[in-house]
Amino acid sequence: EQFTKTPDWLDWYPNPSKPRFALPQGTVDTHCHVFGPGATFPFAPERKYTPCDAGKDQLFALRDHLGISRNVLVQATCHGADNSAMLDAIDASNGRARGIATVRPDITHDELVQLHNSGIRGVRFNFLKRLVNTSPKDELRTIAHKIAPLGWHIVIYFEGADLEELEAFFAALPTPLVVDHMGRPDTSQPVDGPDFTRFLRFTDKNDVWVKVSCPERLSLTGPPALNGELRPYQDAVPFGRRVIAEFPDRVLWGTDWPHPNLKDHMPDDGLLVDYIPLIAETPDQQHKLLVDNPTRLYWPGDVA
Ligand SMILES: O=C(O)/C=C(\C=C(/O)C(=O)O)C(=O)O
Repeated sequence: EQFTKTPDWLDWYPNPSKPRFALPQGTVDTHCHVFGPGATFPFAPERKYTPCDAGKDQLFALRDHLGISRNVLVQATCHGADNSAMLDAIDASNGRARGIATVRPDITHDELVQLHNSGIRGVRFNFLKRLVNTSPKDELRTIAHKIAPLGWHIVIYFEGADLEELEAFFAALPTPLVVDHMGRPDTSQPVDGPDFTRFLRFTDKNDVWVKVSCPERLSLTGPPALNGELRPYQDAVPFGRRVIAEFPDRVLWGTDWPHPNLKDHMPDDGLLVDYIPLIAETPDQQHKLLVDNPTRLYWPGDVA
């Protein structure tokens, strides 16, 4: 089957800059994807976008270019519950990748054990209406109770404004939770406004980890000035700084390569690395964010 990329969907940045910020040894990119290639790993019929092909070779080349040590691949909606492209990449990583899968409620325990042995450590629940048609809570609860005995967690992706409606459901789930992209705050609101305060309180009251990722999705001020001055996504900075300051032991970072569904600009992944010291301002915060926290969560056997 031939797949045609969604119109005006930008490809990933072709020649990412070499970061000025030197990532510490052991850095984990905890949020990235592989897409296709469609000829080998067809995209899901129920998908709401068709990405460009973005395979494991390009992902691992970016990993090495940026100075990253390990990846956590996250199943994206364009592949539905067919995790084969991600499993292929994990298998090829020589132990340097883990995965977060999408599964259906009828999955068996044996199938879950097989996924665990293939490097999967959690499942993803997606609530963005532009990405999925439904997220039936009874089915998600069934999945949550099936994965809890494996010690997995649940990665949740939702719009900040929807937390009020979703919070009780999240709090009742029987596993740790990892929030994608800071719960997508509205960066036009003050960082101490009611919505983000609700998010911080939710994080404080529950076993919740937060990815301080995707400023490029959240920012209204946009990428660095064309003159090369480093002013990347400055309106998203207070949100990342606040989460890191309040929860230094439960924050994670990721590139979100190949950055699906971006239409007005595509971030230079090298500058996304240079964005890190703007939100994690001390070496201790940086090491926890980039190495200690993701290693404890995804490679606990490697924690000294
Ligand atoms: O890649 C991301 O994390 C963000 C997006 C896409 C998905 O998460 C997905 O398709 O599963 C998005 O915001 O469009």
